[in-house]
Amino acid sequence: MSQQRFRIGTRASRLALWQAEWVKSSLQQLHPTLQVELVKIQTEGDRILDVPLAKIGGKGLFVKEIEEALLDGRIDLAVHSMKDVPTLLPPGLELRCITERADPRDCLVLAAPQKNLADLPQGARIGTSSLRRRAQLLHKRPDLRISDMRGNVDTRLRKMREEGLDGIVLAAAGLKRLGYEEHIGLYLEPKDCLPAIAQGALGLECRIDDKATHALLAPLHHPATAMEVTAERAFLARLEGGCQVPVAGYAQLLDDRLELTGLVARIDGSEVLKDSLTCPADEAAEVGRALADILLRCGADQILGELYGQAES
Ligand SMILES: NCc1[nH]cc(CCC(=O)O)c1CC(=O)O
Repeated sequence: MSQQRFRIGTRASRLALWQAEWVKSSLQQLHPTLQVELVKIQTEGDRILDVPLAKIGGKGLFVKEIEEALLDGRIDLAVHSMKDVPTLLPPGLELRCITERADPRDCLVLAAPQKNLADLPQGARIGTSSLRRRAQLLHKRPDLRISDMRGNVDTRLRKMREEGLDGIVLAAAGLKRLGYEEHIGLYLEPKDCLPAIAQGALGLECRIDDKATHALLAPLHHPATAMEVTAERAFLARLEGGCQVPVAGYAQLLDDRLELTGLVARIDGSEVLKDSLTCPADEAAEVGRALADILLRCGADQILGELYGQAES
């Protein structure tokens, strides 16, 4: 390992590269003699840009090709936004390390900044391709006109200007990483817009049998974030949801207790099912499944059944 270069696979978007560079420099600080190289990999989600995410279907749009490179031995490590990683990994790979979560909130970039969601102009046009964001915004503000918005962060900011939208929804973590914090016109607190599963955390994926890589990564693992993300992903897995369903979840470790809030919504915002559970920190996966079961019994089964039915037709 000391002679050979350590290869990190990443998507080529500016945000993905920032994240991979961050992991690279963290590893080099921890292991000064380590030679690290970034390998850019295009994923299906990067290739197909003219179709709304919700219509492409399939899970792992932003990770599959990178996982194949790991399995082939072309790279030693994959850096992902955790929220893009499906709940089921291919055999032979593991998410060895979850980094400390950055700001988990969604936010609005606005043509004219506002103090509250309620202050947006009547009928304001807002861009997002996320069903989760669409549903929650429409639930609070049924008058909003939501338009589809694909592409990386820079593309979306440009489209917002070009199309004269009143605003777009983006993850605060991504905007801050790219140095766009001053573009944030309004933070959406989790009580108003529950974040995507694992939003703000990075997942470092490697081969299960690659002990040398495990040792290199160990110091980057953030156990508190990992427990939160475990609860959120167990919730998502029980609902069989990917990033294309209006499902949200946010867990917080407070002292030694984990509080998980989960949500399933109708895309038009007409119905939002939301509940919370707390548990001891070592029961993260159980609480995620339990919360999903509660929502399924309260009608989430109906909402998701209709959605999955549509997706297949
Ligand atoms: N779906 C793309 C994506 N994946 C992760 C982030 C933000 C960074 C993060 O959540 O860690 C974004 C952009 C966005 O949703 O605005």
